[in-house]
Amino acid sequence: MKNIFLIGMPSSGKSTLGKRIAKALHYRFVDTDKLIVRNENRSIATIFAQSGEAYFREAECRVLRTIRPGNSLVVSTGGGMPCFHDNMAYINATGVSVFLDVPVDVLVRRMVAHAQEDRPLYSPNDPELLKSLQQRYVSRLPFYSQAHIIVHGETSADDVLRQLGEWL
Ligand SMILES: Nc1ncnc2c1ncn2[C@@H]1O[C@H](COP(=O)(O)OP(=O)(O)O)[C@@H](O)[C@H]1O
Ligand SMILES: O=C(O)C1=C[C@@H](OP(=O)(O)O)[C@@H](O)[C@H](O)C1
Ligand SMILES: [Mg+2]
Repeated sequence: MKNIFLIGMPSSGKSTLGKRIAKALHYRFVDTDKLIVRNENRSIATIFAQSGEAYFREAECRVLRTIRPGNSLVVSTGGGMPCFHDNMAYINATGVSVFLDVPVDVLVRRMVAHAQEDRPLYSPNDPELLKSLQQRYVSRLPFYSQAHIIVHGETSADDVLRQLGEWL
């Protein structure tokens, strides 16, 4: 069965919904951020601080290519993954992609509510967080918009499962 890739901005719910979707479909679940942390044996924040973003993007690119097609996997990607190298092309060639298009103000609300999460590019204390996420959203939209399926709003796992129906 085809792999399913969840893509979208940080806090859009890729990791949270991915687990629920995998359970409902009896697929296995992987989170590319978790795979990188395991391979590197250090947190995402530490990777960024010690080795820089370009290194992290290389690690993301490598880890994506270890995911083989047709493996009945739900893959939660990191927010930036589709926007670097030719990752989006790889995702679309090897699975079904779902863009969780959650409004930016909702992303901010979630980031502030869950401030302890491991996201070095975003600080819940940043007074400009909304603006910086809006800018990032605009710059990433050309990549995210290539998804096979786009789900708008504060999405539940059931919303995604309904739209996935015809693709699986
Ligand atoms: N549909 C949702 N409704 C409410 N809160 C959510 C939802 N999806 C995710 N969250 C919360 O937002 C935070 C970020 O979600 P996460 O799944 O880690 O997003 P991502 O992997 O896209 O960055 C988590 O703390 C999670 O509990
Ligand atoms: O937006 C980004 O560039 C990033 C998002 C994070 O993943 P989530 O989208 O799961 O938070 C993580 O990969 C890293 O901090 C970089
Ligand atoms: Mg995540």
